[in-house]
Amino acid sequence: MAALIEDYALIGDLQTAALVGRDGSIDWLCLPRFDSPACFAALLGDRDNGHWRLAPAGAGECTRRAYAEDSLVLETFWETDTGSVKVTDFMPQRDTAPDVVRIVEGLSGSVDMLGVLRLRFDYGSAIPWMRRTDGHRVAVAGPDSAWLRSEPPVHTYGQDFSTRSEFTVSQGDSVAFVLTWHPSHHPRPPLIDPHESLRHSLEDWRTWAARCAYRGPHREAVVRSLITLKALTYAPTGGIVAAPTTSLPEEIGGVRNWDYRYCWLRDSTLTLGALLSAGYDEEACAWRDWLLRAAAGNPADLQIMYGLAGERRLPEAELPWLAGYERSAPVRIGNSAVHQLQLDVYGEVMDSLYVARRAGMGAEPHSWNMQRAFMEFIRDHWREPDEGLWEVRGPRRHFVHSKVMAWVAADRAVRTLEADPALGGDLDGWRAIREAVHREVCEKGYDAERGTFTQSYGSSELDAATLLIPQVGFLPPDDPRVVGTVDAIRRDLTLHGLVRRYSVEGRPVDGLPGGEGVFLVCSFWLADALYLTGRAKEARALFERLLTLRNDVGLLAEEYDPVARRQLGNFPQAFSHIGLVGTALALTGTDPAD
Ligand SMILES: OC[C@H]1O[C@H](O[C@H]2O[C@H](CO)[C@@H](O)[C@H](O)[C@H]2O)[C@H](O)[C@@H](O)[C@@H]1O
Repeated sequence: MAALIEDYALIGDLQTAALVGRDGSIDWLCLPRFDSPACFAALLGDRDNGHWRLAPAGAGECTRRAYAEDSLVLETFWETDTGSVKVTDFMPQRDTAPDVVRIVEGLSGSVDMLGVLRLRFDYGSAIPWMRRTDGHRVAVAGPDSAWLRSEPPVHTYGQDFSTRSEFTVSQGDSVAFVLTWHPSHHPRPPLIDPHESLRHSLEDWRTWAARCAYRGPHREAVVRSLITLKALTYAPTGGIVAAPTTSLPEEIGGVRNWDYRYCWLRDSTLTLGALLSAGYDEEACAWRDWLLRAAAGNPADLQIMYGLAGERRLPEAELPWLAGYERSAPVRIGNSAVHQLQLDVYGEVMDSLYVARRAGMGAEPHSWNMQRAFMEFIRDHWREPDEGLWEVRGPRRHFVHSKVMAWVAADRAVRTLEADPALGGDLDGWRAIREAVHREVCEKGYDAERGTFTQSYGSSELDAATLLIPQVGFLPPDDPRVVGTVDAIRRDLTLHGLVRRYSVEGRPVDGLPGGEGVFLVCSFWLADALYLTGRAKEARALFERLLTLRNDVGLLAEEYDPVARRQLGNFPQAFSHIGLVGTALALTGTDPAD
């Protein structure tokens, strides 16, 4: 069985990522890209679905672990009866082929080590043929091959369809393993020097983290979140995935299991906002260029998500041979939400391009043309019901958050044009849309009796996304309708003080059976809303509490179960880390009156 979700740490090379457990086992790795089939899928099944464990023989969990400084290089330490040892895991930024490097170092005494490599290509289903060549153990199945070598060479042998190695390290000894993926029809991949790669990786991350402009009291947490967000970017194209995993459940044993290894316009624009606010402009440019390529064509064909290179077809399928994380089935790949109408994405994209423009990001002539086309789409479609930001699989509704974000799209278009009339556009038309949306939301989306905005027109349900109303500027924070909404959500949509995105009691809006945990980004939004509405002390207390939910290496999944006290959902999730960065930045301001 896989470990607790929060027992995993992330390593990656900006093209894919792996999850390493506290027991030294890599239980998830897709090669060569985030969205490729996994060659280690024990996370969603069992050890026979592929993993790579490297740890002292007979040991359980490590004694401690941490990232080396501000990097994505993981150091795992074991103290044993005979000595202590450190394993350094990382994936160097690649030249041609992806590598996983694991360096074992003896720190004291001497320690017997055991390595068990079980490669299972195609999401844990294909047992490869193994052979020895050129000092490597080579695994081949279909299009995939993986090459294992060590420096100095360590004897390996096959057992139970796995490659095992037993060796002893004494103080001062070092053994480096390199596992390299390569298309199976290619000759041997180029060799890397594991120690030099380690030096480069540490230096690259150190340099990148030093650029962080945040200087507040939560620098360690903010930098870790930014590194995590950066690790979710697919460097060759600038696309950003929502998470590196699929089907980690939103309820243990439940069916809310989705594939997040794609680029959502919503998640990636918010990621971009977090990176930009911390001074990372290059990533913003790369993402803007990715967007221009992905969205090229008819704006009516804009999708809410794309593949890493802008691919449009992401067909959803189930993998019945994987039992699912703690038997949470089905395991899904692809995502049918790709076909949904989610009006909010227009607002999020328009807002991020507005912010980027104001931050001085170089103008791109196609960008404004695309934004004008988006506004034509909003003009023609804002009155339609949609699936909303929560991507409900039930019937379409007039979601309040979607309409508010349609208002944001119009507002940012108006402001951009007011600041730079030479760009050209239908200023009066956009102003009229902005006014009409505002009027309709305040009329139909607000329950005057309860004093709160609702989830959708005419509904009595609440929605945590309405916490964003003051943040996006739809209404001022001191408006009684905003304060009423924050209070209603606090009262009726929290569990142990943390926020659900919507109610899953009775017949939930998402049309799915079962429940889910609290949605972590929504709790950060509550902290932001409390701060904006003059309750800074409570905002800070909530933020401090949220920081304690991070795992030992600073990572957050999408959701949390406050009763079982464990993380839930895909991991690590961009949304949650975006929330952390946003709230940390918001709280560095001077407190409004308490
Ligand atoms: O709850 C049903 C939906 O859940 C997923 O969507 C969630 O994750 C997305 C990526 O982070 C996020 O953009 C969205 O707001 C979340 O609700 C899933 O991807 C959907 O297919 C599913 O319908």
